[in-house]
Amino acid sequence: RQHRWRCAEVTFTCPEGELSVMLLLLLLLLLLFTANRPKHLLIYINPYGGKRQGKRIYEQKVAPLFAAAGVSTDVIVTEYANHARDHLRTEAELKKYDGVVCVGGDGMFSEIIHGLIWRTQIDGAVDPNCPDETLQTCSLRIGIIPAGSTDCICFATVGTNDPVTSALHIIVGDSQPMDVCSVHHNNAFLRYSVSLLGYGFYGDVLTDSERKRWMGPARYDLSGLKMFLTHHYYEGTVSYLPARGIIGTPRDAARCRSGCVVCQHNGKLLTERSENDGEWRTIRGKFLAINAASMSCACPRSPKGLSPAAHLADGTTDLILVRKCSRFDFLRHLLRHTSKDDQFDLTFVEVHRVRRFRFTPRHCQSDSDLELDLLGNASKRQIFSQICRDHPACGCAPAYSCWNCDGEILTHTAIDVRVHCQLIKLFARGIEEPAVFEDLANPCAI
Ligand SMILES: CCCCCCCCCCCCC/C=C/[C@@H](O)[C@H](COP(=O)(O)O)NC(=O)CCCCCCCCCCCCCCC
Ligand SMILES: Nc1ncnc2c1ncn2[C@@H]1O[C@H](COP(=O)(O)OP(=O)(O)O)[C@@H](O)[C@H]1O
Ligand SMILES: [Ca+2]
Repeated sequence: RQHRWRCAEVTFTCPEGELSVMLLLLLLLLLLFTANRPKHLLIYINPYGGKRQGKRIYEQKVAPLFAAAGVSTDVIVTEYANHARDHLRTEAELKKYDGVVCVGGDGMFSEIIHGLIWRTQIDGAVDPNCPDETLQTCSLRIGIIPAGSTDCICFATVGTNDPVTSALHIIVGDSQPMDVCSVHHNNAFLRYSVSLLGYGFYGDVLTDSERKRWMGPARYDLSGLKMFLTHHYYEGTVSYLPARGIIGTPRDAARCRSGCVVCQHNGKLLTERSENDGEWRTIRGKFLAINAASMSCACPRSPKGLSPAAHLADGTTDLILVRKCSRFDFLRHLLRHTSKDDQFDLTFVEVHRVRRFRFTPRHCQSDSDLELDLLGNASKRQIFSQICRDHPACGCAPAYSCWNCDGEILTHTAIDVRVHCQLIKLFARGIEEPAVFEDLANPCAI
């Protein structure tokens, strides 16, 4: 039910001893040679993620399943932030393993991909600082045991946040490719993102919530309410390269599901064609939020997610622009994330499926703009917003927000984002259609 998996024992009886031995051998051979099951895993546990239950969840719910399935493990409980990332980058003997597993939230998953992707590029002599390089795909699959606050990457790839379900997907050796966005600033690498890149509302929610980490997952609701009431907007320029020739749009009724044909088709297409095909488009404006969702970003707070029709592995990201509007209208938009109504069907919201995009905030738009400022031609508003950034007590709106990159704060505001199609693989199979479950639950149907 609801995508949750459980262990069950099945006992076969066989009247002939010899036949039973042959059946057993056949089963063992099938498991060994046809299923791509991991035998040796490297596991990182964040003991401080979510409700600080990572270690307990792993020991009580996951370790017994790995032991029963004959999967051997090397377990590292992290001692500081970026411990897992740095260990993967330099020390870990990756050849020994069939996969890497993280126990924690989206932040912990982010550490793992940063370690693995970086290591793969360095080993393959690819320069990660160059935004135009074609990155090498990572061969090790990644598993997520959810023990964080939002756990949207687990939810959007498995359909539920349940440690036992995730452990079983790892054991049976499922494989789900996934897109990764690289984020650069002036030809310097900043971060990778797989779920949400959000400027404005989600950036501000994250900054505010980090000060309330002691509250656990509820910090996001409180900071969400606070930033909703604060209602800041930000000026800037977004330019993007629309995804051309692919199938699927952000307004489709169809969803990315297990064995998704859209991901298969677009993945094949993008490996054959130059991604720079097409013309850049530019939009200037005042925005409450600029969000790029590379996957639906479904999570328990919003089961359909930020961009319900986004795909896990189609080589694109959905760029959602929410322009300045009234608080009431913004609330209508937010509330639609929790209902069947279309959150994009509002005059102040637009959504584009893109391969690449750039953002420049208003105050660092170009050198000529700056020169104008210095010459004293800048409007009073510009001068005041400059002053007020340094004097938050006056309560006027700040000029800059920050980017929320899979739940980590980015220090740069001007960024260049590019989607790398199917760069990593997860121990998951995407969300399965409910009809499949009903059939399997009913032996007569089979
Ligand atoms: C009024 C209700 C509105 C509900 C709107 C919900 C939209 C939720 C979309 C969530 C997208 C989440 C994308 C995932 C981000 C994560 O990578 C990332 C890190 O996760 P981790 O902590 O596990 O490491 N998580 C986050 O950045 C958290 C984002 C959470 C945003 C919550 C926003 C709540 C908004 C509440 C507004 C309340 C208005 C009420 C007015 C009466
Ligand atoms: N041992 C540790 N001590 C402190 N911070 C850690 C540790 N291990 C990982 N982190 C950091 O904790 C942050 C939150 O981790 P995450 O697992 O995503 O939990 P949550 O979902 O609650 O945010 C991440 O930025 C990660 O880098
Ligand atoms: Ca995608």
